[in-house]
Amino acid sequence: MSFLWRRIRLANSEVAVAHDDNTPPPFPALDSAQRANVPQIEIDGSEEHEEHEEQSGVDESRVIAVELNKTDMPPPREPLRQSADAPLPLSSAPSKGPASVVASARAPSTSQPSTRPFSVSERPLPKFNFSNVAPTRKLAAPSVTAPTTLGQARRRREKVALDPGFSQLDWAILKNSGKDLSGRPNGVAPVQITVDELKLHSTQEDAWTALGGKVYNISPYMRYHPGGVKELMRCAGRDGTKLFNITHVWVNYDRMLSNCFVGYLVSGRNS
Ligand code: HEM
Repeated sequence: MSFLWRRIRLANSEVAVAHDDNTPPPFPALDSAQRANVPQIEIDGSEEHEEHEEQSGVDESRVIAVELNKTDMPPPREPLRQSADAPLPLSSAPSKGPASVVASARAPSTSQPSTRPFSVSERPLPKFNFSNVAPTRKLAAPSVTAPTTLGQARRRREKVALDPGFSQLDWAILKNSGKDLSGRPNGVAPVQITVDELKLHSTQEDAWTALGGKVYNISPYMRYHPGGVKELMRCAGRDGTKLFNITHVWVNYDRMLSNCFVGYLVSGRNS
């Protein structure tokens, strides 16, 4: 099998990636609830919901409510209660005169053996007989969860640490400022972009990608991307729809990148 390779340039390095490499990143897991269930869920367009979505970039209406199965956990233990008729042990000191004698709640006598049953704290511990102990059996440790897919086996999730000032909220603030982040010269209307033209924009400082037929300048978003620059760069200079969708179809890219919209992808090639 032969691969077509292309090089993508990150800020301080250059990496080779297979041309149509759409292998999903290690997270979210292939069998995660997000990936498994999202396509069947309807989007509702209520105002309240949209405002929230604007902040997080995550389409909340697509989030699945997970019902906790109450039978999974045993009920909490009954708290230990002192028997109602057993007198409360007020003090273990012997009484020393009339002042310490209380009619309703007498301190138990320390000289007379008590007839009431032991309270939990007073009950003598059973003598432990080591000879009765069954020979120790080696318990098999539960196996560490084996990777279930090839993708999981190959790569483990690595959480990307975003720089301060590059959270999703910071991106929402920048986007809502109304600033044009497309990189198009001022006043130039969205243009038609061919696949060849798209290929020319594959560096971190000048990265375009096509999602659902629309081309976006993703360079301004690079450092805000929760999956990191490297993952995002995998769709630079090409149609990233497939990779995007297998990674996080629930993310509303059109809303998030509206200020980065450059034009429409057309199928023709430059002559
Ligand atoms: C160009 C458009 C893209 C946008 C607007 C975008 C946006 C986002 C957003 C909002 C999240 C957080 C989602 C959540 O927590 O549910 C996210 C996470 C992620 N994205 Fe993207 N993404 C894009 C492209 C890509 C591509 C091409 C990849 C590469 C395969 C990728 C890989 C990831 C990964 C691995 C995470 C999970 C990060 C984590 O929580 O550890 N993204 N992205």
